[in-house]
Amino acid sequence: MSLVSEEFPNVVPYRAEEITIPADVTPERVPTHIVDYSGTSRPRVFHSSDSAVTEKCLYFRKTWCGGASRVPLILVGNKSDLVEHSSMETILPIMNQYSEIETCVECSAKNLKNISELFYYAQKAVLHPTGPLYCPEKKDMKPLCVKALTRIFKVSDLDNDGILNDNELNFFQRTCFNTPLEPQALEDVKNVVRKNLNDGVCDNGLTLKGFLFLHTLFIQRGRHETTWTVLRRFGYDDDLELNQDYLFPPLKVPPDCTTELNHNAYLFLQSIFDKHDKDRDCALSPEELRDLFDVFPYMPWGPDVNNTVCTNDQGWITYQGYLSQWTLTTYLDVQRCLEYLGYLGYSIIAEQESQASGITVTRDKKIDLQKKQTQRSVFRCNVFGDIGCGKSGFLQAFLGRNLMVKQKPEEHRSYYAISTTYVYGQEKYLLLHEVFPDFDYLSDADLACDIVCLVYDVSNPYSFDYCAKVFKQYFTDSKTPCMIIAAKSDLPEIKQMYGCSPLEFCRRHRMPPPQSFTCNTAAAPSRDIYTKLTTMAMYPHVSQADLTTSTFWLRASVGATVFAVLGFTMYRVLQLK
Ligand SMILES: Nc1nc2c(ncn2[C@@H]2O[C@H](COP(=O)(O)OP(=O)(O)OP(=O)(O)O)[C@@H](O)[C@H]2O)c(=O)[nH]1
Ligand SMILES: [Ca+2]
Ligand SMILES: [Ca+2]
Ligand SMILES: [Mg+2]
Ligand SMILES: [Mg+2]
Repeated sequence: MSLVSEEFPNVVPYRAEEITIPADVTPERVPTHIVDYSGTSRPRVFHSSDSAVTEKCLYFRKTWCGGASRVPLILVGNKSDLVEHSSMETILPIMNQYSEIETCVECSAKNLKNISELFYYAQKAVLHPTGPLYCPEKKDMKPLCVKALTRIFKVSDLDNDGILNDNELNFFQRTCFNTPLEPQALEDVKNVVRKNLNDGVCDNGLTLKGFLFLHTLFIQRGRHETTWTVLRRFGYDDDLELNQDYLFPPLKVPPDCTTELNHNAYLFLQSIFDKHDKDRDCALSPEELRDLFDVFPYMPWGPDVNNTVCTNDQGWITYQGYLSQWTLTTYLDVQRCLEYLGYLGYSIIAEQESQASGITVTRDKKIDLQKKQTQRSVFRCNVFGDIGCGKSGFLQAFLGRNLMVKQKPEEHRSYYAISTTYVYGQEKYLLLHEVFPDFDYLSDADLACDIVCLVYDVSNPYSFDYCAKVFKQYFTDSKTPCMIIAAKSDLPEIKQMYGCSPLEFCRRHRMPPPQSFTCNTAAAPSRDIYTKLTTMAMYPHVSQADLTTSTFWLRASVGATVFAVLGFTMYRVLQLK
């Protein structure tokens, strides 16, 4: 009542009415609801001369906080006008004992001492609790807080030299507090750190140790809202976990649409690669890779990734391979991609609203088909074939690996391979997926793709039968173009035990003729086939048409401007044997 009337009421009701302080009169700009409790039922506010405070605290904790709840408490010593000495000395040990007690304050309702302060502390205790950040007994930050701030440091260390230089500090300051730091303020901060720590400042920049020290200092001086502002800006919630809203911003992906990274996201990922490729060999050594994912709560890429994307001679993921893997994740599991970009701090560093702004949701495939054009840059090819016909070899060959290089199949095998091809000078991603040969296991995802590869083994007379069966069961009337691969063409060809020859089969079903392929080569296997597949995936209407007549190319109604380039090149790409 003293707070609202700003004077001491001589007569007080048994229990005051509930009061709401509007947001605009509070320093933290939050409306605050105050509820009075009657002292006859439970003690709430202690007389500062009360010696049994500890006991009441315990009682309090049990009845009010249920022991486990994280509702912060403020210990208030009222009627300070009646005593001459402060009771703080007796109170502080109690405060240290109970981490729920955020603040102790002495006040007097009679002379209004600390009354508005008290409610300000109450607001602060809710908005910026010290509990999760700091351990008063150890006089140090809690491990989760150190972990979060370490991640923030790493994300903000744009060149990954372990030091926040002036540029990086300014960027950090702008991102968190919307204002740049005055040059003098910047120097002052560094000087404070220098004075207290000998390795807090290095090369005129802040080290991780210095950064952590600074936050400890903020908290110790009651400025923990500064640390909270930083933590919240980087996506942390009150439990110092990354917020689900931060990690998974809403993104709508209608059916028949796919997800790709846009230019901005690729630029960001490129900068992340650059800052971790310390020896500049355009590949990530296991150590560099670990460092890159240090800001993740877990290692997202297993050893199978090395069999999914291009690697260098040492088996390390190359720049190309790194971008390919990101492309794959975005295509197959966009939620995961959003999560990963969140760990890397995409929205903060690239100054975007959320990770979702790094994603392009392509238009419905049916519209592409209708308009006979596509803006997409990732195409999916599902590879079917009987057991042992050479599917894995076909996938690995796309990564430049011949039979000799191909990794031991059982070890960290991958059913995906992704890399780039060039179609009319444009770089496109082709995603190959090896489908498990058992018919009973075919899911919708096994069937949904932009192009189908049916692989048979020229040296195995029973292998074509499987291709014919899959085709007839699933793809005869489908709009998805199909291509037959005659694998292991280095081996002597044996006549297939099937009603007609593979060539005849293709002719009957208006498919391009079987494409010979081998990965049993001395050098890297030929890439032609992958370019053809990508081209067919991009222009499905073309491959559906009758490819045997040359006039087809004139009839194919591709956009007039594209046509000049297209007509000739595409003909060559899809050239019949
Ligand atoms: N000569 C020759 N052998 C090949 C070629 N491609 C694959 N092979 C061999 O054929 C066998 C099966 O190859 P994979 O690529 O594992 O066949 P797959 O279709 O993936 O087999 P599953 O996954 O078990 O269904 C292996 O022993 C390979 O070494 C090739 O182009 N030429
Ligand atoms: Ca740096
Ligand atoms: Ca490297
Ligand atoms: Mg009362
Ligand atoms: Mg295989």
